[in-house]
Amino acid sequence: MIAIGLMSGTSLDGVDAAVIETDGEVVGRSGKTATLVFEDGLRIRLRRLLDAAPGLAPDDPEVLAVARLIADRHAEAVAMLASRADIIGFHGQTILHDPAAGRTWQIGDAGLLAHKTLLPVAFDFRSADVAAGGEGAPLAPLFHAAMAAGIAKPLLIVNIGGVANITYLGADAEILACDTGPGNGPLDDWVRRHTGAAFDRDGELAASGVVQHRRLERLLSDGYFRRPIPKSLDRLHFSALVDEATAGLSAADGAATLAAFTAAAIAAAPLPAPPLRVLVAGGGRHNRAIMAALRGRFAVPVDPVEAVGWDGDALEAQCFGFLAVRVLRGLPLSLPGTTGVAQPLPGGRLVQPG
Ligand SMILES: Nc1ncnc2c1ncn2[C@@H]1O[C@H](COP(=O)(O)OP(=O)(O)OP(=O)(O)O)[C@@H](O)[C@H]1O
Ligand SMILES: CC(=O)N[C@H]1[C@@H]2OC[C@@H](O2)[C@@H](O)[C@@H]1O[C@H](C)C(=O)O
Repeated sequence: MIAIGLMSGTSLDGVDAAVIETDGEVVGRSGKTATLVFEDGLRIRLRRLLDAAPGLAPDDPEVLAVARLIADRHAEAVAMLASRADIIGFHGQTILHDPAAGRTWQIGDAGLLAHKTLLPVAFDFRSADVAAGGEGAPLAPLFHAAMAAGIAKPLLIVNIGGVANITYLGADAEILACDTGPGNGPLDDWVRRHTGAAFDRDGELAASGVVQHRRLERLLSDGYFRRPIPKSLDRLHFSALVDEATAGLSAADGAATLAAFTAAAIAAAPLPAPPLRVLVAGGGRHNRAIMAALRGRFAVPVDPVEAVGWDGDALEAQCFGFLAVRVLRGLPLSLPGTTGVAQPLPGGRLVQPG
């Protein structure tokens, strides 16, 4: 099938869209990709919803209005691809993720998107997993495993988005995964506050600062790092701790310390055996301070996923195209080793156009 995958990640920067050929098990050719940047107004409304989400009702008028806007933007991203397709995988925008309380919430009007694109839309990928006692995230591991079919194992795949997550592919076909901790989220917030920029381009500010090791130790004392895997995170989990641990630092030293925090948290995830190599996807692979810190913490090569011919900006979007086909076929989206569910579990919902 030809699937279009759509992902709007925790960075709230916009929609990544990608075309992928797959039967939900094997990944064939990858097609066009596109990125649609959210306008500031939408980003501000999303940020407000993110902060208010725990107290919001599903039919809150602002939630419904933003969900329609999100569907509009995703329909525009689909139009940018100008591609034939059989199905769309629509992740939606996570505004709340609290699996311990049985909640994960991705907003986006899937019916409206199906209506606008005239295609079946798979959506709500995480709820079934959380309802069954799983973490509901990360969901990329089965896609990573399919992509890495021909690559030597053990292999570690790292995604550094707003939150960072890993997939460990063992030599014996074992698949383990978790969110490791912060990705670019805290660094983005820091840079916005101190320089007005949306993010630290190429990690220049972080690379010009000095890591404050006592502050870093304080950040790494968060109880999340003592939890066994699988485990997953809300985008705002570290906000209060980061504010406290970085108070009074210069812009450059704060950025350096937060970049080091991201890398240290990734390296802190307990793995059954050292990987042969580490492949990095997501916007964080462009940050040279994060990449240098990662290389310092792993004794094996650490490369952007482009080293094996993948597209590190499109990988998550491609993932939701792949998962859409799995939803259609009723195949599992998660495993005991990836989200902690008791057995491999299908999920997602489908809406038809018209
Ligand atoms: N050239 C660059 N230099 C440094 N950092 C960059 C660069 N380009 C992107 N980034 C970082 O990557 C972030 C976006 O990454 P990405 O698109 O992978 O995240 P996301 O998909 O929104 O998040 P998640 O994977 O958590 O859902 C930006 O917010 C920025 O911090
Ligand atoms: C709840 C939620 O939206 N989680 C996202 C987020 O962004 C990165 C990390 O946190 C990961 O757990 C997940 O996304 C990817 C695509 C995943 O499910 O694999």
